[in-house]
Amino acid sequence: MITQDGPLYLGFDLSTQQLKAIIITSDLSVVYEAKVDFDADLSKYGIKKGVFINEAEREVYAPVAMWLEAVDLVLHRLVEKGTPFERIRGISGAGQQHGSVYWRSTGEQLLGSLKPEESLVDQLKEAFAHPFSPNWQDASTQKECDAFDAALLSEETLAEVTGSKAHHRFTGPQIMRFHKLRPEVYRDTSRITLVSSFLASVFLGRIAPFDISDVCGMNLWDIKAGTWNKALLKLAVGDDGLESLKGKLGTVREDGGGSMGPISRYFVQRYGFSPDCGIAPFTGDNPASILALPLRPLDAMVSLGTSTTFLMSTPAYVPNPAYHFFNHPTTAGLYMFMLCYKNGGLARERIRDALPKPSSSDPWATFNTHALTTAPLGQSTLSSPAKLGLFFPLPEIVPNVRAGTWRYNCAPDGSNLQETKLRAAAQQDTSSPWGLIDDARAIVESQILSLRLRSKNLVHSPSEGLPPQPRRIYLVGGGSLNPAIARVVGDVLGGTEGVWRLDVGGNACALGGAYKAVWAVERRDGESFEELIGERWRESEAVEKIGEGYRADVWERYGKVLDAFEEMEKRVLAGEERNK
Ligand SMILES: Nc1ncnc2c1ncn2[C@@H]1O[C@H](COP(=O)(O)OP(=O)(O)O)[C@@H](O)[C@H]1O
Ligand SMILES: O=C(CO)[C@@H](O)[C@H](O)COP(=O)(O)O
Repeated sequence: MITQDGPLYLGFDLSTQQLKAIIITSDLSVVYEAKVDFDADLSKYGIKKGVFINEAEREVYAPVAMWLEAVDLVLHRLVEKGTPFERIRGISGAGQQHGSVYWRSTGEQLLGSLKPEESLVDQLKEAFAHPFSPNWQDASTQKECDAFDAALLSEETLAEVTGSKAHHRFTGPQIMRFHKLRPEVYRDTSRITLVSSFLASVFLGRIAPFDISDVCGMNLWDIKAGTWNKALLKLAVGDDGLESLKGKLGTVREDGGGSMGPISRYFVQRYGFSPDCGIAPFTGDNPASILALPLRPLDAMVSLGTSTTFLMSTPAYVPNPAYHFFNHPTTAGLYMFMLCYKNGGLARERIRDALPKPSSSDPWATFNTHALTTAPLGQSTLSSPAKLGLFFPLPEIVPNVRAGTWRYNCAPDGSNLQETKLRAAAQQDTSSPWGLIDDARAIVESQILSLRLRSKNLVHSPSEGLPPQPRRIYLVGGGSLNPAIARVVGDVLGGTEGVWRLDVGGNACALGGAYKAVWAVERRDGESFEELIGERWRESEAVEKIGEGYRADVWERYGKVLDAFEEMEKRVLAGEERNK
């Protein structure tokens, strides 16, 4: 039931394909939601799945004007739902990570003098030095990444300092390429924002500082020192010099809560927001996801969307080139651990579509039957060979390899790893142990084995006598609706308290943004996000247990082939042209 009074909080998620908005009460009940789907609602921009792709250069980018139009449209949709904007006391939100927006000096002036009778997109036409923002799927910056890794002598050192080795999509290498290709446009740029601080700026009516967590997705911020890394800033813009880039980047706000200032008058006059509504720092979409529930250390979140991400909150800072560390978005002294894969839902769909069409209306029925009836690792008996595969229809980030499919097998103890091929149904090729139906379980196992391999040093034993593993595993995103995937996640990754699904599924980032706004405004002196949200969160309404999680026998079987899985990746990597 929608309450008639009391404060409300608004959370946004500006992701690749959509802008979502969610409004909640102080006690965390969701009362209004609206979204704009870029392909469905704003196809006039000519984008597909929210972006433009220039295959020749491996560039992926989105029009900034489309995002501005989406802001007015999503608010208009909330108006149509009767949203009482005057009750909203705080706004926060999430943006897809790494993307950068290039503002002209006129941009800030225009932001501060918007007329309520005209749209954002019409009034901010002259605000940007560049009309596009690079998207996280962009892979055009291999040369720049090599320079970033070399600048601090190794990818290990870069990961130690910035939380990650160099990645194509990270903002530092992107700025370096931008500066090289468009030096005039760089000089015409007065400020650079991330997508999160871009959206916050629009609501604030002036350029917002970077958020303490999202800034870690740039390969420019020294996490331990809490400052920009000068050598990396200099590398990114060469002759234009350190000070030029420092000025364009501006400051980083250490406090993830509080208010950066009141909402811009544009929104007060156009939509009826209260002039006292505060704008809290916005963060990246992955940091916002871990705020969608009071995630404890040792709990893990797996987002099964277009991409797959694996997230944990941890007090330990143990960076490594194989993964990412970010500052926690709300809590000093905590960090967010992240793995991010390009091949998630799409790769699973490819395998699904190669199988016979199911007779039921559930497109996943055949896939799920095979994933559940195939034995772990495709072993017909405990002594038969284990099947291990890599299924990457897109070039992958983890590991950094070209598109391709590779199938291997090894002995149950992980020894004797050998490449194998798919047995063609038509040919009676009995030399290969792999059939097409083995792929259904194998692809999910492969995706989750990669998570287990890379998170193994971050987990410890949840209680005496149990091996190191996560306590609870929370699934979010489209794939979390699939019971077969949930089962395999538990089999491979464990989870002593089981596998759970977050009821808001695809809205986790926007919800995390809304929770952040509640905490930002209502926190008592020194009260942490975990304390405030932990007290108000009602587990039974928010999450559902969908799988058993840890079962010792099957979990150990996967443990025995973990080294072989790693070796398979190494062999595939060694075959990459650049590594020969
Ligand atoms: N029942 C299901 N089983 C497995 N995958 C599913 C199911 N329903 C949706 N998906 C997958 O979810 C993905 C989209 O998830 P979503 O979280 O909406 O993506 P995004 O990251 O774009 O926000 C698609 O790749 C789709 O294949
Ligand atoms: O690049 C990363 C994380 O490093 C991605 O997780 C993006 O942040 C995803 O954005 P959406 O697909 O949700 O828009």
